[in-house]
Amino acid sequence: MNRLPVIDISPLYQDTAAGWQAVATQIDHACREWGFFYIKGHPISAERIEHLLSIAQTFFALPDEEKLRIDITQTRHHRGYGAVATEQLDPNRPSDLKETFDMGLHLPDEHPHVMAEKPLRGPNRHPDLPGWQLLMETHYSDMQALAQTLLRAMTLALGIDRDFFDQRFEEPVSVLRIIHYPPRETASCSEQQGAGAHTDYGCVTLLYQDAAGGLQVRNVQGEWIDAPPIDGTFVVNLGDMMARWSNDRYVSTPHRVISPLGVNRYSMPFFAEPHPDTAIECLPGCQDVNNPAKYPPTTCAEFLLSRFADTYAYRRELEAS
Ligand SMILES: O=C(O)CCC(=O)C(=O)O
Ligand SMILES: [Fe+2]
Repeated sequence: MNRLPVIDISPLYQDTAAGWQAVATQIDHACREWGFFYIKGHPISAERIEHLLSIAQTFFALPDEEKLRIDITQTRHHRGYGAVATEQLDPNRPSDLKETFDMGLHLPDEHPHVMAEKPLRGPNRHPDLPGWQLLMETHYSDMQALAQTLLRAMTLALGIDRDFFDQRFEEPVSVLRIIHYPPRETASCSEQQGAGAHTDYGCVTLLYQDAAGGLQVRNVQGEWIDAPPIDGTFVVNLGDMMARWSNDRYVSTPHRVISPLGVNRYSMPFFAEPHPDTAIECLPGCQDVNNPAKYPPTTCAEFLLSRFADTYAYRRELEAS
């Protein structure tokens, strides 16, 4: 059990019942065994990825004072630039050696949710780079659509209504993130990690990683195995909300990133999360008398905010203020 499955999802774009069922069965198996798999045959083009990578390199190469004009720690709704060491994913390790850009669904200041200061709602904060905003906003919607196609396939496996997730993912709090991992100083500096061991908080994460490598996933024996880059794929993994929703039928698996040596690494996770008011409680088909619900019900926003406070010192201060 040391290689993550690679699933060809192109049948989901051909729309035959047999094709959907075949993909759903493979996804179900991967979600139970691993909580991690690769997808190929998705509609995001290689040109799009190239364009994103090149503009990301331009952005992260800007002077700090330029990037800090959209400092994420100066927002309540978690948008913009996070400098190195803003995050500490593993509380037993030093802060992560990475810098980030985060965006979500853009809601203008006049939107009722923003006026009411609903958590995680607000406008995006983009850097002032030609072409950036249109590219990122387009990519955000395309990744949201891809995530919802995968979730629709999961409904077949979970035995719930086909539109169960679609209804709950209207005005989602999904996050598109771009990450730059600078190289670590020496080969022996093993304490320092790009991203400390963690599970993701949300429902499903779709990750593009460049060719540098360094992503590792913990298998059921507790060993760290490499999840190497595979051209043309996304790595898909489940987060804690999906584990709760499915009563642990689907697993939210720990993973980490070893800082690259001698090269920079860029990755782009898309964290698909539902509408903030969505109830996260055991799905109907995932409990019975022998297997009662393990987790108390919560909401998407309540759950995400509590996990953010674990990861970010600045969010703990925000919640306390
Ligand atoms: O950069 C990566 O490969 C993984 C990042 C990650 O796990 C995360 O941001 O949650
Ligand atoms: Fe992660």
